[in-house]
Amino acid sequence: MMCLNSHRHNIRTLSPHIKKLLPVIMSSISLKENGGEVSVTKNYSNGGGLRDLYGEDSATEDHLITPWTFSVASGYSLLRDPRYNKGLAFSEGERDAHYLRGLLPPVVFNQELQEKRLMHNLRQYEVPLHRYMALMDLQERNERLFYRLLMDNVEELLPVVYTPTVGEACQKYGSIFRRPQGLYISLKEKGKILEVLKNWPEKSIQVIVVTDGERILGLGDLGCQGMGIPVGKLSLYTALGGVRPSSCLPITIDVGTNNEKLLNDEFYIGLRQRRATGKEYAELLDEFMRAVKQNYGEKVLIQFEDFANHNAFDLLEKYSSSHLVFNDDIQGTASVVLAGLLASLKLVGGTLADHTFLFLGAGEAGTGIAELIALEISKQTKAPVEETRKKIWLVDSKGLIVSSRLESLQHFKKPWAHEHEPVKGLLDAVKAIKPTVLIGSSGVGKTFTKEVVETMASLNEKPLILALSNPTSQSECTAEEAYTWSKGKAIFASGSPFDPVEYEGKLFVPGQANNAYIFPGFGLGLIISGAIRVRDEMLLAASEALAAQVSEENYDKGLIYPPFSNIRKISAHIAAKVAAKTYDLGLASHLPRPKDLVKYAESCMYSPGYRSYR
Ligand SMILES: O=C([O-])CC(=O)C(=O)O
Ligand SMILES: [Mg+2]
Repeated sequence: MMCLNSHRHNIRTLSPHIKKLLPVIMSSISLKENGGEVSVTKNYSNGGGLRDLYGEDSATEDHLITPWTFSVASGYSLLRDPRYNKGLAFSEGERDAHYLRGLLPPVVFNQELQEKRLMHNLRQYEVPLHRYMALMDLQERNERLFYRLLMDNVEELLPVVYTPTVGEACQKYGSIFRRPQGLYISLKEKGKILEVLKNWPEKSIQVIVVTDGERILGLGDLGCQGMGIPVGKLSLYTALGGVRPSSCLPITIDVGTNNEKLLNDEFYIGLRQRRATGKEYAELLDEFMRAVKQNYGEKVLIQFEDFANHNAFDLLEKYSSSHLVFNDDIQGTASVVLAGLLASLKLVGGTLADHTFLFLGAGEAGTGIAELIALEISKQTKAPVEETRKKIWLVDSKGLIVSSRLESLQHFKKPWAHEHEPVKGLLDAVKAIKPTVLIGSSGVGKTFTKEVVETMASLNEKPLILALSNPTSQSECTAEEAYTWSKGKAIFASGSPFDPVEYEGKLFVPGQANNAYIFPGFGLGLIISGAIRVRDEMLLAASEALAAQVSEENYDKGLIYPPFSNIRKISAHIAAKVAAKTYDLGLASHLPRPKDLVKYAESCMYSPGYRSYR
């Protein structure tokens, strides 16, 4: 008779048992007694200390709650529920037990045959965007089959659900819009963000990927249509990192857009206004961050994605001491590039400290990578990071970042302003700095010109050239250009995928230096250890774990990243190293620490095979 969650109770009607327990229950609630009436006014834990997540137990008549109900799906609604729908794979027994007779044609397919059929259909589409739409439809129709396809065909489908096609999808998101995916939080929801979170059908969330759409890949401000990015990133969390789909939440924060084309596009799905900035922006973000922690607790991972520089650094700094936050463009990209650099030493020789690095682009990716390289060198050589930064040079739109520019530089560029005379363009910077490693991270395509690549090749036996900007249209150069202009000397990797290139009878296989190698395993490591904060040491651990996964066979092909086809295993190793570091730093809350973290990570991973229904 423990029904304290009804609205009001007359204290005289409580059983003696409950009366005895009252002091215990009262320690977490406060009661008002008036004339023998007791009303529950605050949150308390119902029997056994379960959290009253959405305040249902503690609500009074004046408190509003969300009337969530749960039921067993069957019949027609089961076929319409993407989490449980199996399409033609429902067995005869399930068709009887779940009122499906007649709702499906007589044939029964297994998942393998469904996969074969769908892959065949997908390959008929020549336009990548059509493949994207077909895959999104599948995700909305039959979730397990979607993940089965993605996992079994990762190298073929990654360019569809992810860069480059997801970029085009975001540009056209309004036109191709079918069913909404993820949560939209706009300025209209100011003051009500907690309520919006409670509209999401899942209460247990482990990872949120959030964007405000201001810098989608290298495509710029796509406003509310940036939603394709959190949706795509989270599908990789599941496919590549094994995080359960129901615990992933994509969110787009819509504060307007400064993209004129979208503002004038009749199919644009976002707020038709220019971006809110300053206090208005900061307040909305702050309300969001508070609401997330209040609703999902301390251990929900919030991944910032594709925010513009001017907000990305500030948000990361502001919330990294109070929330479990990770910026994929700053930290994820840094970790994946550092992994490639560590691996490349096998091919180019020397230690990291022996190299000289030049970046084109001093935003999130550029400065994030630069800092992680400096930290790793400092870790290896014990030299202070202020010293190790000196081997790293950055070029932005105004030329080489040098000390004479210090005053006018944005704060995140200041550590890179070394003593040097001013240098205008990239080519002159390459000639002046003589880098062994050239990294493009400016979001602007075609900037590694023939002269730039030729100069790198004249300076180095094996120049390392990374063209990181996404999607393919924004790549600093193509794989073919890197190999032909360097006469086959370059070791090349890019943010978006390129096909292998044949040059003078030899096959060159470019790597894909994309944060997709890191964030799924990194996030899994945080989740399985119950991490409450992210630290740079965890990023270094992830880089080292990824670099260790490059095999001799990969090196023989000139690769500095392992193929994506092994990504689940790679993610398990990254997760294990990240979790281990989290435990070492005392930031893990899941105790005791599992003995074999790789095995444990693997055992936690979502598998997309169908389950049988009783
Ligand atoms: O999404 C990607 O492919 C990598 C990334 O984070 C970006 O370019 O912003
Ligand atoms: Mg990004």
